[in-house]
Amino acid sequence: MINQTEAAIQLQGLTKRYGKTTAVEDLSLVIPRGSTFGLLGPNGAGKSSTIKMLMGMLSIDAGTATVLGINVADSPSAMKQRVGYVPELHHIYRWMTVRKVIGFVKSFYPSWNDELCDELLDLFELPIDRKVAQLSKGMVAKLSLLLAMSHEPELLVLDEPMSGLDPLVREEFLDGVLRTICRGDSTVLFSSHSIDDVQRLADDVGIMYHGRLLVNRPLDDLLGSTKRVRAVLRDGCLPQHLPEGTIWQSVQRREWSLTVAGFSTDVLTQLRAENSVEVVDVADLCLEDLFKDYVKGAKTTI
Ligand SMILES: Nc1ncnc2c1ncn2[C@@H]1O[C@H](COP(=O)(O)OP(=O)(O)OP(=O)(O)O)[C@@H](O)[C@H]1O
Repeated sequence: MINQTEAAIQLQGLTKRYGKTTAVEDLSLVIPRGSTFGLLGPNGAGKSSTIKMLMGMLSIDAGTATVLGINVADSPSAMKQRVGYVPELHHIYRWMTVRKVIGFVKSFYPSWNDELCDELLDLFELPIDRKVAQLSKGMVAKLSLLLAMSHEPELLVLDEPMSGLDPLVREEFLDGVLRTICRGDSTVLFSSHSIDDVQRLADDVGIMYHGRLLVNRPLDDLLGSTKRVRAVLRDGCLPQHLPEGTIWQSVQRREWSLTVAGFSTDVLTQLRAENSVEVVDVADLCLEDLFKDYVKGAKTTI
């Protein structure tokens, strides 16, 4: 029995260490059912380690991962029946034909939907009688998505699935993912280096850096409430107190730029009260700039 009110993913204090490297540190996150969550982060941020832990493929050093109400450490196979997973590297039996692979994977899932599988085969134009070893990288990625989607999982997890794909294949791949999103009752978690993909697909965005989750907000909310303020420092000195929510700042000669999360007019009031500061303008940021500012800001504090 599915409990629609429970979160699709609930991570509590999740931690992963590889020797002296802490790949994921005390990460807590709730992803509600029916939402699409885009996880951004620079190389080595800990995205894949997080995804592998919640997929039961990597041991957890501290904390818990609950997926579809199942504690992953207790019952990974019960969880996997209900989840579709597209890993960064696609492990598909290379000696089998596409038809054989589909038949093989189908046998593990009572919920397999033949009609959907055929639709995806058409959409992706996959050569059914060709061996996996003879498929292009893009074809393998699309086959991996087809296998993950055809059992109509309650949760679809994609780990940088589109890296290295050409723009046309990316488009086809995205169309496939959008089919799951459009069903409305499925949850999608995907990690990506593509700001465009996140902007296009995600309801909620997480930004990871150095194993920590810096942000976890609805995309519209994040874009609407984070502003870049440009100001002139009349005497070249920074005010003693930065506005609350400042995530990044830069000073070049007398020009001062700062990016403020949770911006309100109080920030301007505070800055204007400083005799030495003249605010020049306040501007919106695109997701790419916002992502860079969060990471650059975290680099200077971590
Ligand atoms: N098997 C491993 N052994 C040792 N260290 C590892 C291992 N896997 C990952 N790491 C380290 O853990 C950290 C997080 O890596 P992870 O692959 O989770 O990041 P990522 O955000 O997915 O990176 P990318 O975007 O480059 O794929 C990095 O410092 C990485 O070097």
